[in-house]
Amino acid sequence: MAELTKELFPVEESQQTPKSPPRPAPEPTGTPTVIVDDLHIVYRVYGATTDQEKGNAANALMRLLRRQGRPQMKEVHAVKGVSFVAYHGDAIGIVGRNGSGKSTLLRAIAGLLPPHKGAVYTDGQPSLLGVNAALMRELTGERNIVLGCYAMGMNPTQVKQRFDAIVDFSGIGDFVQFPMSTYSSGMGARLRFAIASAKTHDVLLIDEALATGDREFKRKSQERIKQMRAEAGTVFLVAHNLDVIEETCNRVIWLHKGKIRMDGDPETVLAAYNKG
Ligand SMILES: Nc1ncnc2c1ncn2[C@@H]1O[C@H](COP(=O)(O)OP(=O)(O)OP(=O)(O)O)[C@@H](O)[C@H]1O
Repeated sequence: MAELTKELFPVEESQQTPKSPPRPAPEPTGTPTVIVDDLHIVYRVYGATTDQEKGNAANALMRLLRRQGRPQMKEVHAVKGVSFVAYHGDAIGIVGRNGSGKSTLLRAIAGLLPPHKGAVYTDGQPSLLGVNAALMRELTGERNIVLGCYAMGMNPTQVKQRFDAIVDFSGIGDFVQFPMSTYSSGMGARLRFAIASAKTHDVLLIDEALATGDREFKRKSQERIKQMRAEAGTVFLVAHNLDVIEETCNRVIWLHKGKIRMDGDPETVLAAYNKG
C-alpha cells in the first residue's frame, strides 16, 4: 500500500494528456459483474502534520504539547469520482503512477473500504488477492492451504481434491511442510496465488501478485488468469509490469490522481500511458 508521500514523480499536466481523444471502453461482452458509480474514497489520517508545522525544534515541541489534546486529522482523497462497468469474461488491467489510487480502487471493489460518496455494486463475491493477503506466517504452507480453501467456501472433500494441485502449481515443493515465515517473498506470493486461483471466482482482484514470481511462474499464472476469464469470472489486475497487463487483459483502465484518465483496449491505453 502506498504511503502519503507517494507523488514522487510529478509530471506536467500537458505531458500527460493523450494526443488523440480517449477511445470509449470496449463494447459489453456479457452481463455486468461490477458497477462502480461515481466512487469517492477518502482516507482519514490522524496525527498528521501540516506543512507549516514541519522541521524545527519549536514546532516539534508544539506538536508534542498538542498531542495532549485532540490529534490533527488530514483527509486524503484517493479515488475521485470513478465510474465504469465490468462484464463477465473481462480481465481489466489497472495502470497508473504510484499513488494514483489503484490499490484503493481494488480494496473498495472488494468491499474493504467504505465509499465516501458513490457506490460499488457487484454480482457475486469479490476476492482480493494481494501481496499481503491474509495467510498466517507462523503456520505451515499445508495449514495455510487448508485454511485458505475453507475461507473460500470449499468443503473438506473439495480441499482434499485440490490440495496436491495447489502445491504443484505453487512450485514450493517440500517447503509446504515449513512455516510460511521461512519462505521468500516470491514463494509466499506463489502460494497465495495458487490457493486463490484454485477456485473459480466471480470477481477476482489481483494486486501486484504476479510481480514477485519468477518467469516460469508468471507464465503459469497468466495462463491461469486466462482460464479464469474463460470460466466466466471477471479479473482485475494491478501490476506495474505493463507486459503482464498487455498479455493478460482485454481492457485497461488508466488512473491518474484518483480519476480515470482513459478506459479502453490495452493497445490504445498502454500506448497513451507510455507517452505520458
Ligand atoms: N491507509 C492509507 N491511509 C491514508 N492514505 C492512504 C492509505 N493508503 C493509500 N493512501 C493514499 O491514497 C492515495 C492512493 O494510494 P494507492 O495505494 O491506492 O495508490 P496506488 O496507485 O496503488 O500506488 P502504488 O502504485 O504505489 O501501489 C495515495 O495518496 C496514498 O498516499
